[in-house]
Amino acid sequence: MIEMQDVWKAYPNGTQALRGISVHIQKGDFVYVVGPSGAGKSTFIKLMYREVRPTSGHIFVNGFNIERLKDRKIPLLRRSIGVIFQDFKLLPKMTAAENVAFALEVLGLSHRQIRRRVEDVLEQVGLGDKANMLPTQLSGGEQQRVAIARSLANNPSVIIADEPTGNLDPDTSWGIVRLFQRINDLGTTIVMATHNRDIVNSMRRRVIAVENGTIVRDEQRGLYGYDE
Ligand SMILES: Nc1ncnc2c1ncn2[C@@H]1O[C@H](COP(=O)(O)OP(=O)(O)OP(=O)(O)O)[C@@H](O)[C@H]1O
Repeated sequence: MIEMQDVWKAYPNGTQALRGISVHIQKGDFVYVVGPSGAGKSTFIKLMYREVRPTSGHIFVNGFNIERLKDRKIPLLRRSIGVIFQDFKLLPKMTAAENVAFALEVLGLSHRQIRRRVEDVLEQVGLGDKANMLPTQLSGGEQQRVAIARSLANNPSVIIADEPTGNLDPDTSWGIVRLFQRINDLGTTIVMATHNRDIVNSMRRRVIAVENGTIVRDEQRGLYGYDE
């Protein structure tokens, strides 16, 4: 599903962000990526959806060979992945339903099919009654749920989330994590970079710890493991 073999990444300014990452993430895994600020977590995650390209090494995601992938094939890769950000990245002038529908419009579905899919995924994230709200009319947690609904719309096999609870209070963060857990229970792989110690320590899922551009720990029922 996600395979990295000896992946290195140096940014153009010379910063060596990753130094020899090898990892295998299977279908249905739930993985927390932890580590100090600047360790390379975001870079690790961005490689998976070809937001950044590796300097060397091999990466395979959902059957796509990331180094060889032609630019025109990137949308195909990204349709098989849902990506969630700390700042939600919703389109501000569109309602919740329109934000979700927008992700589906490139697929050539009928209006009716789009409407049904939008209703389904908004229902799935508990926002069936807020479909016509603009992002500014929603709480942070609700906005993140819209982003998750949008990511679910294409029925991705993996959801990659970079610090998805970073802007949310603890209770709301737990709501988002429980939602990820339900999505994972249905078979979708989840990869989530986080600084949230309580969540990682309570959930006891796979933990990949990154420090100074390398994986220093990879445990099936791991703990957060840092004092900050
Ligand atoms: N576009 C870029 N150009 C140059 N250096 C970068 C770029 N993006 C990240 N870096 C550097 O690469 C290293 C790893 O950054 P990265 O964002 O992957 O870390 P992180 O573990 O996600 O950190 P945080 O927890 O603070 O988000 C850092 O030294 C950072 O300054």
